Amino acid sequence: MRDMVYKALTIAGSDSGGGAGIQADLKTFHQFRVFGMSAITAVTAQNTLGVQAVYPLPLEAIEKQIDSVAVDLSPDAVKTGMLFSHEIIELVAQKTAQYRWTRIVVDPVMVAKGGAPLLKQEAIEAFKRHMLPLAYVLTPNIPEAEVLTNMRIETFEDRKEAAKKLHHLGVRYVVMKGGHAEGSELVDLLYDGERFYEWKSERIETKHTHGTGCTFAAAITAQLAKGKTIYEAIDIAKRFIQAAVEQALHIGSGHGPTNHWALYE
Ligand SMILES: Nc1ncnc2c1ncn2[C@@H]1O[C@H](COP(=O)(O)OP(=O)(O)OP(=O)(O)O)[C@@H](O)[C@H]1O
Ligand SMILES: Cc1ncc(CO)c(N)n1
Repeated sequence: MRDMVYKALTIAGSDSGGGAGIQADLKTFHQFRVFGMSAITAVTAQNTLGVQAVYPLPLEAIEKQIDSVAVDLSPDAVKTGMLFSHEIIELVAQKTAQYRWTRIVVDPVMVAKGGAPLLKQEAIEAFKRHMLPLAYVLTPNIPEAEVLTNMRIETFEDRKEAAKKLHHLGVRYVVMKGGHAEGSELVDLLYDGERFYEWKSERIETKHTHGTGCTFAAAITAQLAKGKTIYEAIDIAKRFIQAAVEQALHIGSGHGPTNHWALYE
């Protein structure tokens, strides 16, 4: 008998440099033997040096991609990345309700590592209103959690308080990533509405971290598509991102991508 085929859809921006966005998501899905599908929200001209240009797609083009995938290929899990404008956010929220997607991982992408905006300032309120209540999993880094909660996050206790706030705003599972904190130990935190769980790892000293957030959230999405629990999904995603950063490819002359094939070479 054939093995079951699991399918995941990413709704995100294209990174021509291949390290983040749609490209990171599809490479990660594939690495976990999950069939990857995509709806592109915006095309970026991007490399390891930064984002040179952003071209959002017409709403109709985004809608048609989502409809084509949804009506025929029913994804087992969905991930969202760069959503860019309030119009795109409203469309994605409406489609999520229409197709009754429940296993949805929302990565609140706001700025690229070099500082280029990937979500317009005017779209933040729409993101909070529409995306947070839909999120089965939300994967903010610390600066994104600050914007979404309107609070400063300095201590570990602040991170916990922000996670609770995000849960109150409608998120089922809050995964607060620790990449932007100080210190040689890196802690990713999960809040499930009752308890906190921690995943600790050694911080790797490297500039090659382009796309870590996308890759980590895509690994969680792939595991959810396979029917894993959030706790199992984070276990695997954490091991995956650690290996991908540790064995980075050293390509390009700026912040290079992680190695999506590191774990299963
Ligand atoms: N230097 C590092 N060493 C080991 N793991 C890392 C490192 N940097 C990030 N990670 C891991 O990568 C994942 C993403 O974390 P981070 O907080 O950097 O996300 P991000 O800022 O959203 O990424 P991006 O820049 O792609 O948006 C987390 O699981 C984090 O622990
Ligand atoms: C298209 C795209 N999505 C997300 C990120 C965040 O890493 C990026 N740099 N580019």
